[in-house]
Amino acid sequence: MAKISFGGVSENVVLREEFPVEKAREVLKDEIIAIIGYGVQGPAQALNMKDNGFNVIIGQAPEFKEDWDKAIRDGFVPGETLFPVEEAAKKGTIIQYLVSDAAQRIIWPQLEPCLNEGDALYFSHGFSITYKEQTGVIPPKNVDVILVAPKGSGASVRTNFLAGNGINSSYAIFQDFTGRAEERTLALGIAIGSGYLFPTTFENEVFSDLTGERGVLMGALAGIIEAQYKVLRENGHSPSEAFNETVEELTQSLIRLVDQNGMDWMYANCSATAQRGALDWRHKFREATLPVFNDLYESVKSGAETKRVLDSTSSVDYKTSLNAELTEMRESELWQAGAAVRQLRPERGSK
Ligand SMILES: NC(=O)C1=CN([C@@H]2O[C@H](COP(=O)(O)OP(=O)(O)OC[C@H]3O[C@@H](n4cnc5c(N)ncnc54)[C@H](O)[C@@H]3O)[C@@H](O)[C@H]2O)C=CC1
Ligand SMILES: CC(=O)[C@](C)(O)C(=O)O
Ligand SMILES: [Mg+2]
Ligand SMILES: [Mg+2]
Repeated sequence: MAKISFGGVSENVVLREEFPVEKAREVLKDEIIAIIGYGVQGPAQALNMKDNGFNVIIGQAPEFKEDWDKAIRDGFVPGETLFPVEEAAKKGTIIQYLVSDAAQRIIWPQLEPCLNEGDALYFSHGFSITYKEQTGVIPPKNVDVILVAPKGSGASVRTNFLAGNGINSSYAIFQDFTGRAEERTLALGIAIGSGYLFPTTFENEVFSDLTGERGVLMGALAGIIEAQYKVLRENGHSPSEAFNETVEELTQSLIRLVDQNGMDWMYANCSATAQRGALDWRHKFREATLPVFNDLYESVKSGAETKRVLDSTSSVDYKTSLNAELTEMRESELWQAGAAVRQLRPERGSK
């Protein structure tokens, strides 16, 4: 492990150079890796591992025809490398439980009997294990229970891998039956193409992940964008102006500078006028949102967010109501303005 200083705090992390993919192949040479669920993370992790030379099979419920067909399109062959869930889980020595978190609770009674002594049960989220009172996912004592959680969408896990870079992942060991849980975990983290791996626990992974996605990464992001756009529009600014000043300039310019070299670098490359105002106003935004973030963390920790997820996303018609909410977002003036702006980008051929 490499000891790295993160802003003055020293952490042990695993780098690809010290755990190369050849070493991962050696550690996992006798394993059959069964990916259960071919939704978003399933395909990304399966295809990266397959490309890296690991022995991968897919377990997917055939009645979810879209996902079953996607696995076939991606080169998995029914009866050879693509099976119904229970069949794949029985064949696998590493069972990567990558159905949705709600489905993990629903199909656990079918999956559990398929685990053999010494298998590794792998998660990409601390959800089912941490909130076991709500999920009922309590693994038998004679298996390893491990986690590698990529800190990005499955879409990026795959596209970054193909582009030659990776998404960082956290890893954790909940139960080490075989004495090999750690080397299996690290090897799997490397096998799926992680950038670097940092240690966590199942609980810390799920608390931080649920906070991040409800907060800055998704919920807060959409919320502050909507608020600023509304204020600009109510004060007579055109959709073009409001969208450019809220989203387009962020995604096309300023956030890219943050990505390249940090927040102060982005500030340094903006006008003195912008810098002065932003340096002053960031304190007001931080203080205004702090209570909301505290509420959010509490709601995560208490299990209220988990209850909400399980209650809503388990229902059979959830996809319909989800689509209705996403359609409402897409059809709002803000995001319709965005669609128009994207069409006008020079690379789309407009003059
Ligand atoms: N989506 C992402 O990019 C990320 C997901 N994760 C975690 O990875 C895990 C998998 O998440 P996603 O890939 O988003 O899942 P998803 O929501 O895309 O998974 C859908 C899969 O679950 C199956 N499924 C759903 N209901 C089922 C049922 N009743 N019976 C059998 N199969 C059923 C579907 O057929 C499909 O294969 C979760 O623990 C999630 O929190 C972690 C990081 C990012
Ligand atoms: C992509 C990711 O890591 C998220 C936002 O936490 C998720 O999809 O659950
Ligand atoms: Mg996440
Ligand atoms: Mg998440």
